[in-house]
Amino acid sequence: MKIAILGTGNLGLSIAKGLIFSNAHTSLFLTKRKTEAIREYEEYSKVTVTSNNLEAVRNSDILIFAVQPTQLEKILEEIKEELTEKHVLISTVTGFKIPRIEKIVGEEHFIIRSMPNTAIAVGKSMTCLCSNEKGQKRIAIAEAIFNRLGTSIIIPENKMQAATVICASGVAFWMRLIRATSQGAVQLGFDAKDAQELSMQTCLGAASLLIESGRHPEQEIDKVTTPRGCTIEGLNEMEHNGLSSSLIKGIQASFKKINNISEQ
Ligand SMILES: NC(=O)C1=CN([C@@H]2O[C@H](COP(=O)(O)OP(=O)(O)OC[C@H]3O[C@@H](n4cnc5c(N)ncnc54)[C@H](O)[C@@H]3O)[C@@H](O)[C@H]2O)C=CC1
Ligand SMILES: O=C(O)[C@@H]1CCC=N1
Repeated sequence: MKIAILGTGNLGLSIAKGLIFSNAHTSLFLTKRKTEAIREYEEYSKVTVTSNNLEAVRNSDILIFAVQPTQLEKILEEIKEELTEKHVLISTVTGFKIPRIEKIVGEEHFIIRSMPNTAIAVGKSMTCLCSNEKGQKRIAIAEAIFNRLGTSIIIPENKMQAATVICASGVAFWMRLIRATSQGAVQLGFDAKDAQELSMQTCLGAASLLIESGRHPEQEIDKVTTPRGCTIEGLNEMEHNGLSSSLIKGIQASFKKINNISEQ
């Protein structure tokens, strides 16, 4: 596979790291307007760093666009004459809908939207995918790429905004929960390093229990909550202070904002 990442910033670099460190054995073009910050990645085999998007497109089959929403139109205009039937276009750009992409490059291309998260850098991204009609024939390629870098599911395009909130912004939400529980652990006497270790590993263990058993969170909670014990005491205090409610309200606020952004 020959992959180009057009716009190697935060997310683009995370995808690149995921591909490089999972030994995907793919040729990889990384583009960025000023390449100094990513020049070091040329040390890896089959990686080319360039500011020339056209060169990247000509030498690749899979084009992953990871620029800011305001930059996508310009880059699509720049490269559209170079597109051939070998190309599969994968856009990670938030809120930039497929019909808008088709309007610039034409409906005849394989167009896929992908919403990964930054955990792609460590091969643990939850990635949501959708495509135009033509792209359905190539979505398996996108699944293969993103399953290598975590887990992927195919969803209808009208759920992409919601997926962005839950999965992409979701990384930030979960980080705050980990930070908060670490702060609690420090207050109970652990030093900061141990506190974070306890919190991270407990979080990983809780998610793994659900992933591996397929059970509902409440079934696992029931196993931990001894009657009149300390867990239910803590949980109820958290809920009296609005734990679940504040998370749900935060998700709703985030969703409202993303819908406003994409209308602009
Ligand atoms: N950060 C995240 O967790 C996620 C971000 N996204 C979306 O991915 C996109 C990228 O986000 P970030 O990586 O955070 O942005 P960023 O600003 O860090 O990266 C964009 C990169 O594209 C480069 N660029 C801009 N115009 C270019 C051009 N014409 N040719 C080549 N390179 C060009 C910029 O120099 C920059 O390095 C955004 O649309 C964002 O909404 C999607 C999922 C998760
Ligand atoms: O915060 C944002 O708007 C973007 C979309 C998801 C992650 N970052």
